[in-house]
Amino acid sequence: MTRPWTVGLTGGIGSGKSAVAERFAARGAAVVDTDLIAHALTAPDGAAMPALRAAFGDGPIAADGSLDRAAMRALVFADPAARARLEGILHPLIRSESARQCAAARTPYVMLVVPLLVESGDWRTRCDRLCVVDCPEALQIARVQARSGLAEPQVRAIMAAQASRAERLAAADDVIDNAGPLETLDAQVDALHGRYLGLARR
Ligand SMILES: CC(C)(COP(=O)(O)OP(=O)(O)OC[C@H]1O[C@@H](n2cnc3c(N)ncnc32)[C@H](O)[C@@H]1O)[C@@H](O)C(=O)NCCC(=O)NCCS
Ligand SMILES: Nc1ncnc2c1ncn2[C@@H]1O[C@H](COP(=O)(O)OP(=O)(O)OP(=O)(O)O)[C@@H](O)[C@H]1O
Repeated sequence: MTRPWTVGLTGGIGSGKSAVAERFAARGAAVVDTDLIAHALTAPDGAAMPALRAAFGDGPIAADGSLDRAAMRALVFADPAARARLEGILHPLIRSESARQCAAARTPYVMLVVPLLVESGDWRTRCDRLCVVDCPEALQIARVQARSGLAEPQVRAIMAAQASRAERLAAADDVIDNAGPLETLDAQVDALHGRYLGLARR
């Protein structure tokens, strides 16, 4: 499948990927968000639900037939084998749907948002450039807690399943610093958007 010039956007949980992606979208980039794709796959009639029910039974399935996200979160971030089983079902579906959305984009470049870009699969080979959203771990935890009410140990268990801040920064071509207020993102996104338009045209 041919694809447009693509920037991979990643960062740890709560680092600010969505906040950054919406600013690139406002400037005209197509955004393909793998978290949104994962949510659609696990909605009541989602394409992954039959396989998830077969693999996990009815325990993590909600009454409406969608994935019970809190139940699955509690299961997989306490049990690496269960997480591998979940990812084995979802990741191939996420990969094919995201490739389809990237190929369908009609913008100068695509921003492909993948929380596990550094950790898993062939994501890096699908991106021409890697942009990391970065903030200190204490801020990630505080922001996730403020958003979701998760207890700190739960947030830490999710972070333990992800690459470290240093690993992500080592892989980055570009880094967006999200340690300050949200307004500080705009000038950084402006500068990178200009650079990406130039690189995509070459
Ligand atoms: C475990 C699930 C049900 C929990 O749902 P929940 O609504 O709490 O989280 P949501 O899907 O909105 O993801 C929020 C964040 O959690 C982190 N996260 C999600 N899945 C994983 C994972 N497998 N490993 C590490 N971190 C993860 C990411 O930072 C992500 O941005 C859900 O995260 C899931 O289905 N994960 C498996 C799919 C996956 O790997 N998605 C990442 C995109 S490739
Ligand atoms: N600079 C900031 N100042 C204050 N709050 C912020 C800032 N950046 C993001 N947030 C808030 O922190 C939370 C996490 O941000 P966001 O959803 O953009 O991160 P994410 O990396 O997409 O998260 P996830 O990995 O969970 O999908 C959100 O509630 C968001 O509004």
